[in-house]
Amino acid sequence: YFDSRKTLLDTGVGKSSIVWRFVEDSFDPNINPTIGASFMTKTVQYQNELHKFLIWDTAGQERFRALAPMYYRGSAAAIIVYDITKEDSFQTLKNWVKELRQHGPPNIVVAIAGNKCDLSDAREVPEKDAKDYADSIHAIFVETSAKNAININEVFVEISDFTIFPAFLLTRKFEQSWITRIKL
Ligand SMILES: Nc1nc2c(ncn2[C@@H]2O[C@H](COP(=O)(O)OP(=O)(O)OP(=O)(O)O)[C@@H](O)[C@H]2O)c(=O)[nH]1
Repeated sequence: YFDSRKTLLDTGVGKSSIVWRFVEDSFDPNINPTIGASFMTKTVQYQNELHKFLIWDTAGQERFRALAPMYYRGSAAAIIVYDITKEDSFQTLKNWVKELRQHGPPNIVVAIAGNKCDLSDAREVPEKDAKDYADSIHAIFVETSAKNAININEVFVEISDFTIFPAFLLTRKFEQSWITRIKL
């Protein structure tokens, strides 16, 4: 039921750049498209806890779409990224939300990131439309810029706010989660 020309997580919307900004605090304008998926971790202090994020950065290209369930299965949260300068990428995002609702873990936390907000002159997706949509599906919503480091850490903090599960689950069920939480 996906538009066959589109990817679930559109290519080029800035997924890898968001992860790279979060993990390494840097930005590469010439970053390559992701092949398959890449995995990164980052541990951050959250209140009196350490949160270790295990992040699968999935490829947006159509040919890798079938791999996606391997990565979201067992995940505590998913960040679905669109490009505020590309209306198409916002429509694709809605397909992703449907897919996650139907096939993802029942309690997965969904965050929507409208990336490239530094390019507001070329904006095609009004912030209010995206926010209203996110509210309607009870998702976290932020506009981000991996380039200018806007709201990147905030997305992950908000995910921490929403993902609360006991530490004992950590090494068992959530071994492959995007996010795990460790008590200090
Ligand atoms: N202006 C601007 N450009 C960005 C931003 N984030 C990413 N880009 C650029 O957009 C292009 C695609 O970025 P990627 O991070 O590779 O996008 P992706 O969604 O991971 O792409 P795939 O791996 O192919 O799915 C690159 O040229 C980035 O430099 C941003 O916040 N602002």
